[in-house]
Amino acid sequence: MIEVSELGRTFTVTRKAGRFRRTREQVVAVGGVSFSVEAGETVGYIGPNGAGKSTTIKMLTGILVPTTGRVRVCGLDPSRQRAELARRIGVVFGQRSQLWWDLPLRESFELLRHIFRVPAGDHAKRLQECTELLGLDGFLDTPVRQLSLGQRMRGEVTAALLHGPELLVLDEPTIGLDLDSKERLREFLAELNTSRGTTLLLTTHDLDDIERLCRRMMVIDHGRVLADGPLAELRDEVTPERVLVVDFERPCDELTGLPGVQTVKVEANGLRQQLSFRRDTVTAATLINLIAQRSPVHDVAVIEPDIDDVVRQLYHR
Ligand SMILES: Nc1ncnc2c1ncn2[C@@H]1O[C@H](COP(=O)(O)OP(=O)(O)OP(=O)(O)O)[C@@H](O)[C@H]1O
Repeated sequence: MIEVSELGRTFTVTRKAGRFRRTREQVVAVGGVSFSVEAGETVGYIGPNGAGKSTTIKMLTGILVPTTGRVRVCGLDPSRQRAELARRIGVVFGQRSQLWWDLPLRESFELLRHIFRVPAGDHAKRLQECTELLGLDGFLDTPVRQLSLGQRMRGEVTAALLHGPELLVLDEPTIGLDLDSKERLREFLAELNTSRGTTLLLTTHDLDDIERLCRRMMVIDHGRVLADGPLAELRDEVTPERVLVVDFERPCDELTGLPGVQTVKVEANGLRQQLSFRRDTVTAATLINLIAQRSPVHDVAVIEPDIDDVVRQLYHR
């Protein structure tokens, strides 16, 4: 679906250097990234501010021409075959609208139908589906400028899907949305991937988007890929420690002498104990068995490291 090899983009910027002097500088926004995305994948493309995410997305969608490297999306060269590609993919920019500001949402959709030459039946079916799943009913006839951010984003996603794209690229789709709107959008996108098989590639600073939606996470910084893989694997790789919370049936002494285990906290006379262990040396199941032999266990929970911590470590390695 996406093939990127040594893709790079440099910008020339002019800076003031004194009262009358200006210097020209080269900014490497993307410094030669390589990756591929298969049909049906859900990929989160993340990185700190200025890492080169939007520039990559713009090259993938044909808005920017790469300075170096090669990119193919749906087998097409995005910047050379932009119109053809637009019929195969959907793009949503959280910070930019593709809708007509003064037109009611429904009329924006109708215009897009003509632009993409979508058969009326297909259009009606897809619009009906989005209206139901995204709850557009109450504001389909409202001009876009009068919509709330959450309503407009639902409109943007619908607009990107009306021509039935194989790939949906989203740049910060949940930015500025309240928790309910974020959740609704995530649920919709997850369903879109499962039921229609639409491939999803998204950039986001909200790591809950990644946890909820993406089976694969790519981390970039300074235009380089720092990490690429399933979230669970990256989590194990950078933070193999886990915390096991054990609730006993009756107070018990602090657990000692368990292999590779350290006590984090003992509460309520030992009724609840928190232990840290390394997943790569002992499994939670083995540990629970060993503990249960010492004193009857009422309940257990394994606390996974927070995704924010995982990503922070990935940024700094
Ligand atoms: N049109 C441009 N002209 C000059 N420099 C640019 C241009 N667009 C981006 N850059 C620079 O390229 C680098 C990468 O920018 P980009 O917008 O791709 O980052 P990003 O990862 O999307 O950041 P953010 O999370 O802040 O949106 C930054 O240093 C930015 O200043």
